[in-house]
Amino acid sequence: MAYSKTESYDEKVTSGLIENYKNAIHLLGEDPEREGLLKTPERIAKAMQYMTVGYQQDAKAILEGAKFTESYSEMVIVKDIELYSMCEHHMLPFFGKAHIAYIPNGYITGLSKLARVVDVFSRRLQVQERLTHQILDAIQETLQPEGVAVVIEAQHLCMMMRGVQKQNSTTTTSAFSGQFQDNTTRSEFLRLISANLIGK
Ligand SMILES: Nc1nc2c(ncn2[C@@H]2O[C@H](COP(=O)(O)OP(=O)(O)OP(=O)(O)O)[C@@H](O)[C@H]2O)c(=O)[nH]1
Ligand SMILES: [Zn+2]
Repeated sequence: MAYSKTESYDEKVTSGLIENYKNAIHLLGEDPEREGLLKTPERIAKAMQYMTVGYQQDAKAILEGAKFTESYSEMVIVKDIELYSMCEHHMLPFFGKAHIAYIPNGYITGLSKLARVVDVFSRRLQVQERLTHQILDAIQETLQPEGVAVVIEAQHLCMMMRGVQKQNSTTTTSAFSGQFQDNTTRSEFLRLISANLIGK
């Protein structure tokens, strides 16, 4: 299910969330009945369902849906895939970029599907490490390529807006399978994702 503004939300979930967010707004010292806040619990209820829609999506089915037989056997890299997720500790956003590569072994997948897989796992309550591994596992298990590499660079609002309050730290996580466990292949991938090939 891909939520858009016109799509319906689960009524039972939405009404339960509305009650809870009304209460939360009250507990935080605000008046949930004042004009500006009247529709806020409903907006949050919908936003939260959108940002966790990944629980209802199947990454492997997405990859299988555009799996093509192809003999190309060099590295395929899709880099700079933006992502927005929520840390499971504070339910505050973390956001950044994912870089994905795989070396086909008889099958390729639609390029957009790699970005969709990032979204499926990002739109859940996450830690960056698990997100990185889930993306890798879905690609590895579906395409059974010679190897997969995933690197995520992200900033965590729970470290910026609160807590330790560090504004410029970036967290990098990575996961490698198959041929990417070999130093030469891994270095080529890391070199290519750092390169500025089309002048961006
Ligand atoms: N490993 C990992 N940690 C994360 C991620 N997102 C948030 N965290 C951390 O989760 C930890 C939770 O630590 P706790 O001590 O239970 O929570 P806290 O008291 O709010 O911690 P502070 O953020 O240090 O104030 C914090 O260190 C966060 O920085 C993530 O994706 N991966
Ligand atoms: Zn957090």
